Amino acid sequence: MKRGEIIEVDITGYAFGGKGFSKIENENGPYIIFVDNTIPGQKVSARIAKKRKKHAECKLIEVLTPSSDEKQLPYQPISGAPYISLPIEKQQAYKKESTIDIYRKLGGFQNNTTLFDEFIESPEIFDYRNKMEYSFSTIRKDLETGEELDDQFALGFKTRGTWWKVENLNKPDGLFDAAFEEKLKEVRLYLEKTELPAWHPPQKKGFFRHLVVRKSFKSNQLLINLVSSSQGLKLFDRASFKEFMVNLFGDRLAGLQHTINDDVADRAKIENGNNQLLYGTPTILEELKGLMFEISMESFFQTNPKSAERLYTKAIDYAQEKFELKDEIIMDLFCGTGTIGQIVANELPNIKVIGVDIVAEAIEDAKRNAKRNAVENIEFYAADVGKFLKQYPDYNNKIHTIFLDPPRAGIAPKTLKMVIELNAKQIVYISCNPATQARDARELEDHGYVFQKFSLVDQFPHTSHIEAVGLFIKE
Ligand SMILES: C[S@@+](CC[C@H](N)C(=O)[O-])C[C@H]1O[C@@H](n2cnc3c(N)ncnc32)[C@H](O)[C@@H]1O
Repeated sequence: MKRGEIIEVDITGYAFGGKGFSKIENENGPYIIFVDNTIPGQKVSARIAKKRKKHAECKLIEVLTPSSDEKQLPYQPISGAPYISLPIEKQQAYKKESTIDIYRKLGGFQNNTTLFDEFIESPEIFDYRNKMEYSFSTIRKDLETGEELDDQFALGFKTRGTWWKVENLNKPDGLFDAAFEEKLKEVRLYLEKTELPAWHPPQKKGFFRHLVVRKSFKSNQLLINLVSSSQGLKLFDRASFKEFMVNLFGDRLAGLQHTINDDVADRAKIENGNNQLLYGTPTILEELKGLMFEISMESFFQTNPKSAERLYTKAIDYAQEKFELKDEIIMDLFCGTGTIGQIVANELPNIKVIGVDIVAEAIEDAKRNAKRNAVENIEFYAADVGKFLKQYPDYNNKIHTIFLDPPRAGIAPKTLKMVIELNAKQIVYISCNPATQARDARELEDHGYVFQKFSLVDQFPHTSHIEAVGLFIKE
């Protein structure tokens, strides 16, 4: 076996992070072949990406034979929902077992099954996402023949494992609003008629880059953002595009934006582009646990809001399990638009909450939302968490509870050290990556915090991702 070689594998087991595997024997003993996004019972073709002494990591190319557990669904298969054909109970069982195991493997918690509290299901299994990003490309994968065709106008998702090839989305994928996705084809046909080209990823030229959509479950409205380069901008008739979109989506369209971004990276972001509002408002309103949140296109907001309510309920229950919270200071670190902090501050008016996030726009949203919700016992700071804690050493020994919700990569070791130095009575650690949480949990244990328990929340059905919430109490 060599790196780059394409092999056929019968998947017999499932490991954390959506890694199906097969155990073989070679001249040196047992050898494990991992293939991402696969499940036991499948026969797949995969490309060897890394070859080590005792294992190889492969990228899935194609499922040659499905597992007998898989069921046909009326959705278009996309790379972002690799497990959609597997009944949800089976998905949950794989996630639960492999994630509990990761606390033993990466955190060294041998009593991981007694630490495990609860597996919380997503209230919605299909169409649960509130944000989706579709890509344009002149290189299209034909869904019938599998051929790669150039000089096309494709709008949909990238073919698994490629950054250049897009498959048209012709019908709903089961993750995002079905009524919107039924109409995506019409948007593509309209934009194709403008004769402006879709982006050509290898040549890094073209006009249309992405279409990003946010949905409010509260109002059922949509905020749509077209992202393009400036190449041929003068030829793009924005007024007609606006009229077309208003006619197509009617009252559901809350706002339409056009972002111009000449960044040639794979993803031209909305954040650092030039944004023009073509119609309606640049924000959308969502409700979480009785509070309203105005979200702009760029701010972080939980992608499965109905499940996020269950996550936040669990986190707040953990915070109140051992202690009665009153007249205390609580920190919401990595707070995003300040959702957890505001919900806590609203439920417990006698405490003071401090929220910190590095994204200035998210903190602006947080402040505006706190005002809208008439939550007064909360303060927000736009800063790096590590720098903030260095700047305000007076908080050491004064914090009762820290809600910690870092990004997927986890907390920088220096920042975690400063969090530990705060000497809070307890930490409720929320994570979208239990692997980094397990690592950080070990560090917390080594510094006097006892890992009491954790729950898993299925925020992302049909993917390998899972959210975790853990409780740590200072001895
Ligand atoms: C998983 S999100 C959590 C958001 C929020 N708690 C929620 O539930 O909506 C992680 C957040 O960490 C922020 N972030 C990333 N690095 C940071 C840093 N070094 N200091 C402060 N915030 C940071 C991001 O902007 C993002 O909003």
